[in-house]
Order: sequence, then C-alpha cells, then structure tokens
Amino acid sequence: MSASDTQLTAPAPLPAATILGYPRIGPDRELKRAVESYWKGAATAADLREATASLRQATRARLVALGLDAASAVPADSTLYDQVLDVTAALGAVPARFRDLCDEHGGLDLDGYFTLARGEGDRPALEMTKWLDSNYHYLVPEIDQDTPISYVGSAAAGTASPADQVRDAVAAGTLPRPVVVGPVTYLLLAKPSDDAAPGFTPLDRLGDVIDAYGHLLMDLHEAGAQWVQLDEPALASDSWAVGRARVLEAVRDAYTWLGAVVERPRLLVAGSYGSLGDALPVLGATPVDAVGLDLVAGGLPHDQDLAALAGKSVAAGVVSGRNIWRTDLDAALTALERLRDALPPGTPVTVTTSTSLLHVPHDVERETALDPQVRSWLAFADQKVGEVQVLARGLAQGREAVAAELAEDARLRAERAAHPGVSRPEVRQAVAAVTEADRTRAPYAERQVAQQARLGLPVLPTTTIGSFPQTSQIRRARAAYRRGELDQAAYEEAMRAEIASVVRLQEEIGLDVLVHGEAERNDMVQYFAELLDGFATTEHGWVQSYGSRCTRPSVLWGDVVRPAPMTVAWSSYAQSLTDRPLKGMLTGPVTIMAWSFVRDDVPRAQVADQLGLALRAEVADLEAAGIGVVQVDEPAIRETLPLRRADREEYLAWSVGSFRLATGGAAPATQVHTHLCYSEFDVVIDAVDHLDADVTSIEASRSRMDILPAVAEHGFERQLGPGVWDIHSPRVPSTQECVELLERAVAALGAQRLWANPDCGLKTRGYEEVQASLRNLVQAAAQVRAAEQAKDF
Ligand SMILES: Nc1nc2c(c(=O)[nH]1)N[C@@H](CNc1ccc(C(=O)N[C@@H](CCC(=O)N[C@@H](CCC(=O)N[C@@H](CCC(=O)O)C(=O)O)C(=O)O)C(=O)O)cc1)CN2
Ligand code: MET
Ligand SMILES: [Zn+2]
Repeated sequence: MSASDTQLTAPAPLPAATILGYPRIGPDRELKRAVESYWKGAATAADLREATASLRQATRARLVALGLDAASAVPADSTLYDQVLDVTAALGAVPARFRDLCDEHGGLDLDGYFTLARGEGDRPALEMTKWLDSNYHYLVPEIDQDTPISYVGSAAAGTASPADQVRDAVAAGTLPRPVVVGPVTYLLLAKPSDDAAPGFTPLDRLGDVIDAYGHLLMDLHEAGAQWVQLDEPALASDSWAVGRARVLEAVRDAYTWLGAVVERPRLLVAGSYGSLGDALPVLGATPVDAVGLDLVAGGLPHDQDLAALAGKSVAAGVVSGRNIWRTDLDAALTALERLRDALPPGTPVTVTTSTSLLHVPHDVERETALDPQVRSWLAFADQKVGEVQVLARGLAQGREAVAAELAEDARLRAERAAHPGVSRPEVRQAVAAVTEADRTRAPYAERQVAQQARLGLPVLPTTTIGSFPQTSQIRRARAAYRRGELDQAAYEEAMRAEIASVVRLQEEIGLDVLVHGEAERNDMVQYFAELLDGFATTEHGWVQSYGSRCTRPSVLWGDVVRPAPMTVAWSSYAQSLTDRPLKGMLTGPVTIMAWSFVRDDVPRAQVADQLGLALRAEVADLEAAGIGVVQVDEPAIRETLPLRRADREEYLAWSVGSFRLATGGAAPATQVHTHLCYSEFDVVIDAVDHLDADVTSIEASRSRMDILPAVAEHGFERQLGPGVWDIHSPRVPSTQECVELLERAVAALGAQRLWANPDCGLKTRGYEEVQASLRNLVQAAAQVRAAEQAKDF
C-alpha cells in the first residue's frame, strides 16, 4: 500500500482491536545497545538510524503477525529517548541554553537531541521526572513567554519524527497509527523556565502549541496516516497547579481547533492512567473522532457523559498496560458490554489497552526459567495483544465465540487462587497481629541522645546514598556467575574484594558514615525479590526506566516470606573492615511494590505490611550483627501517590504504616535513615515526617535547595541530608559549589540537623567522577563545619 492509495480510499474506522502503545526498547534491548554504542562512538549516526529503523520494522511485523490490523491498529510510537522530548524537538521548543544547537528552522540534529536528554559540559540536561504514577521518567519541557514554538517536524533531523515513521512504515506495507503526547498534557508536564515572567505558566502558550500541532496533523495526513492518537494522560490528575477549570478550558480550545483542521487524520484522544472525569463531556463536545477510556484505573464513566459521545468512536482500555496479570476476560467483557449499552446505539467500540504497553516486558513465552504455573497466569505485551483481539471478538460475536478462551481463563484463575504460595496462613496471621506499637519507636529526642552517644558524629556528617559505581567488571562477574562460568565462591569473593575497595576509598576520602556500595545487587528491588518467597524474577523482562536505562520488575505473586537474612553477611563484612559506622542498606516496602508487578488479588495494604514484616526481621538481624545505622530507601513513595487528591489519604496511611512497621522495631540507639529522590519533596513532606526516620536524604541540588524553606516552615524536626551533588550528570561539582549549597541549607535549617551527601546513589557514575566529587563534598562539609564552629566561640 502506498501513501497515495490510502488517500484515495475513504478513511477506515478505528479497527476493532488495538493497543495504545508497545515497548520501544526491543525484545533484546536493541534500542539500548544501539544508542549506547552511538554515545560511546562505537557506532555512527547512520548505524544508529539503521538499527532503529530495523527495530521499528521488526516491531510492526511482530504486531501484524500477532493479529493486529495492518491499517491503523499498529501504533507508531518509537522514540530514541523519550516521547515528551520528541514533542519538544518537533515544536522546536528548545530552552535557551541549547538554542545554539538548533538549525535556522529550530530543528535539532541527532546530537542536539541527545544533548537535551543528557546534558553536556556545563549545560545541564533537561530535568527528569516520573511519568504520571509510573517508574518511567520523561524529560521536562522548559517553557517561557519567549520559547520558540512552531512545527519543525521532520526538520528535526535523524530522530524519526512521527510523520517519518509513518512514511517508512507505509513504504514497507503497514499503515501505522502515529502516537504523540497531546498538547494539553505536553504543557501540563512542562515547567516554567528560569527566564519565565512572574505568574507565567506553560499553559499560557497553548495557542502556539495548538498551531504547531495543526501543522503536525497536516504533515501526518500528507504522510498517509488515517488515524493519529494524541495521548492526554495528564487529564487523569486533578492536582495541576493551574486548577481544573483552566485544564478543561485548554482541552476545549485545543480539540475544537485541532478538530477544525481540514486536512488531518482522524483524531483519537486517549485518556489513560485514570479516568477522564469531567474532561470526557468536554471532549465529547469537540469534533474529535474517537475518545480512549482507561477502564482499568478509572471506572465506567457516567451514563450522561457517555451519551454525549454520539457520532464518535470509543476505544475502551480494558487490558491493563500497567501490570502483567492475564486479563480477567469475563470481567472485561462485562465492562465492554455495559459500556456499549450506555453509549448511543451504533457507537463503534474498539478494544484496547488502558495505557501504552511501555510499562510491561515483551513476551512471557521467553521466560522459560519461570515456574510454568506462575508463567501461565501472566500476560506481557505480546500476550495482551492477543487479549484485546479475543475481547473484540467476544464483544462483536457474543460470548459463545470466545467460550474456549473464557473457560481457560477461568480455570487458570481458579488454579492461581488455590496455589498454596498465594495465601500462607502464618503470614496472614502475622500481619493481622500487628499493633500500632509495632509501628512506633521511642520518642525522637530519646533516640537522638542514644545515637549521638553511640556514633559520636560531627556537625554536618558526610555520607553517601548507598551504591558505588556498578562497573562493567562487576556486571561481567555477575553475568558469568549467572551463566555458571563463575562458581558461587568465586563470585562472592569478587564482590567482597569490591566492597573492601569501596570501604578503603571512603575511609581515605574521609566520609563519616560509610556504605558497602551495593556491588552485589543487580538492582535495588530485584535483589530483594530474588531472596524473598512470593516473588518471581524474569530473565528477559526488561522495561524502559529512562532513555537507555532499563529494569526487570519482579512479579510479586504470593505471600511474602523472608527465608533467610538478605544483606547481613555483606554489611557485616564491610563493617568488619572499618571502625567508622557502616550503614546497612535496605529497600523499603513501598518502593519494592512500586518497582515490581504487584499481585492484584489482595489489597496493597496487605502486601505492604507483609514486606514491612520481612524487612523488620532484616533490620533486627542487622542490629544483632552490630550494625548501628540502617537506611531504608523509599524513593518511590511520591511516585505512587494517587493522581486524584481524594485517593491520597488512604494511600499515605498504608504506605507510611508499612515503612514504620519495617523500622519500628529498631532500638533507640540504632539510627534509621531513609532516602527519597525524583520526589517533589514538598508534596509529600507531611508523609515523610510521619515516616519518623532519624535522617532523611533527598534530592535537592538541581533545585538549589529551593524546598528547604518549606521544610523549615513545615516544622520537620529531624535530620535532613539535602543532596549537594547532582549525580544524574557526569559533572564534578566544585568544592565551592557544594559549600554554597550547604550554606543555603544551613541558612534555612541551621547546621545542627544537616548532613552532607549526594542526591542519590552512585551506581550509574564512573569512579573518576565519584572520587573527585566526594573529595570536594567532604572538603566542603569541613569548611562549612569549621565556619559554624567558629561562630560558636
Ligand atoms: N527498579 C529500579 N527503578 C528505579 C531505579 C532503580 O535503581 N531500580 N532508580 C531510579 C532511576 N532508574 C534507573 C533504572 C535503571 C538503572 C540501570 O542502571 N539499569 C541498568 C541495568 C541494571 C541491571 O539490572 N543490571 C543487571 C544486569 C546487567 C546487564 O545488562 N547485564 C548484561 C551482561 C553484563 C555485561 O557484560 O556488562 C546482560 O544481561 O546482557 C546486573 O547488574 O546484574 C541498565 O539499564 O543498564 C538505573 C536507574 C528510579 N527507578
Ligand atoms: N541505596 C540506593 C542507591 O544508592 C538508593 C537509590 S534511590 C533510586 O543506589
Ligand atoms: Zn535515589
């Protein structure tokens, strides 16, 4: 099929089954390998273009082979780094510090594009923040009154624009449906640049953005696209600073205008990550052609809102894009039937996913090491592509047409419920026996005295957040161990050698509280999942976290039991090498849940407390082994905060409660730390206060300590380690920079309860930067400490 053929025929309706998006990383992390070799200089731009074009081709072929309609059911949603950055590039909305990288039309070439993503020299990258309530990170647009905004599209050379993706695909025989972040979400996810006028909000630029999207639609039309999907997940949140009324007005304006573009593909506006709520009737009154509903995270909309969708199609997201459980086919069909009954008669319903499948791995069939029974309960992206088609058939032809699939699903569901690991009476009883006292430590004042007597730390103590560089040597050793080429004793010896060198380095640099460096951990969550009962881990289940970085989320399918201590041998080995306090390092219950695929058959509060109890036992074992400082990381506590305010209180109650359960057994003289990052700390400050940790380290260097006055105002009274080194960038901060940040922190909070530390762990950094930066950090702390002590005399 060529582009001109498709323009001659009438536009086809939205196919009966589709997905909102597909993993972009490739089944064997082809994208990661291609971009990382380009960054290293081992591949040329042409190599990269060829590798990504062939990945896109393979993806389309796979989706067609799995049964999706070659006309408009296959999404074109590939990106070299991030879909929000792609819009920034397509609009030429480049922050001032990068503008010299643009050509005369505002287009970025390949290197310019990556420079926005990764920074360069003294040019910091765009900020990374969590996408909705997920562990995917997008690059935050920076917009002000003067930001250039116009459609540069394909002029953004080298970074296959949506229209280029369509052209490539059409030439190869598929007509995909381009997927682009919608204009309202784009601006809601943006932040005002440093040059923004007082009172400016990115949404003030909606007119320009709509105009640019109008040109984007025309370009897509010209490329032959019959449908385009504009994603508007931001509408699921009611917490944007501009207020809901302004958001709804933006939706009305954007889609009234875009609907009026004459030469455009049909428009599918997809809500996801929750319900559209009152944005649904607003969209219903615009000339868009189809609306996507997330029926997994959101419920069925009100009848009167559905009645207002006359003349449109509806894409019903009944297959979760967020988890890996098989869809309950019976329940999904019921939801689809009720939806169809509530819609104006004859409204076409397309069966789809609740979000893009970017959050789930490719194919569960490849997980041959997984317990076959557990595997049979799971659906990764490719299996979900099958599910939307089964459901579409069931909806169109009636349940009899899919009777075999319904019966098989019911059988597997019953088998899962009956599995002995799914419900372990001793675990349920232990959770039921938890009391408020278990979640409560001695008063902070008493703890503080006991800890100071034990640890004898100076003012402004220095520490790190836990991990040291995960060198390729460490990863190679682990890969060899996994393949059986290195035996357990040799692997453990290699890790101990690494730990010894990390301890020596910290002593030499002069840090006050040391860490063992986490060399033995493949990931801060997967490591624990591999040691706890109730989890399964995958071999190939990679999911993009940001850019080229991936994780393999574990599957939490059963009741959680800790068969044996998980970290004690490593931590006590490290402690045996030094007289300085060594910090034990655990990942907290909320973060273990957030970064795993969590069972959907019991309330999350139950799972959190099971994890809390397992970690509580680990804390006790660390204490018994003589470890006096224990850090329990909760970087995800902000990320999974519900998007709707009304749901937050309940979430915070169980999440904070599970952390307190994990740490509540610690003796007064044991110093409990916690760590948060990517966090917009101010939003959760009250909850963090309730965690009742003795010391909290947070990310603060990029925002130059801006949040500390809010911390002071809140009355947060325990110790705080605001990061003074942005570890997301390879830049080495100078001593002077660290001094300035520490002085700002001292001015806001006083020196007595401050720590000096980096923003986050050092696993993605190299040793050269780490050594230089830590020396500067320790030196800066010494200077500020001396200045404070001089004041006292
Ligand atoms: N789960 C999770 N979410 C998180 C974070 C986190 O640490 N964990 N941190 C924040 C930022 N996100 C991040 C996510 C991933 C990585 C990261 O570094 N990922 C690594 C993989 C880490 C890993 O699983 N490593 C394994 C497997 C490594 C690997 O790829 N091995 C090679 C072979 C090894 C070699 O020869 O080099 C292979 O299997 O092919 C190990 O060390 O054992 C990567 O993409 O490269 C960093 C930050 C927020 N969310
Ligand atoms: N202890 C962990 C580390 O240093 C905390 C990371 S938070 C994403 O890597
Ligand atoms: Zn962190």
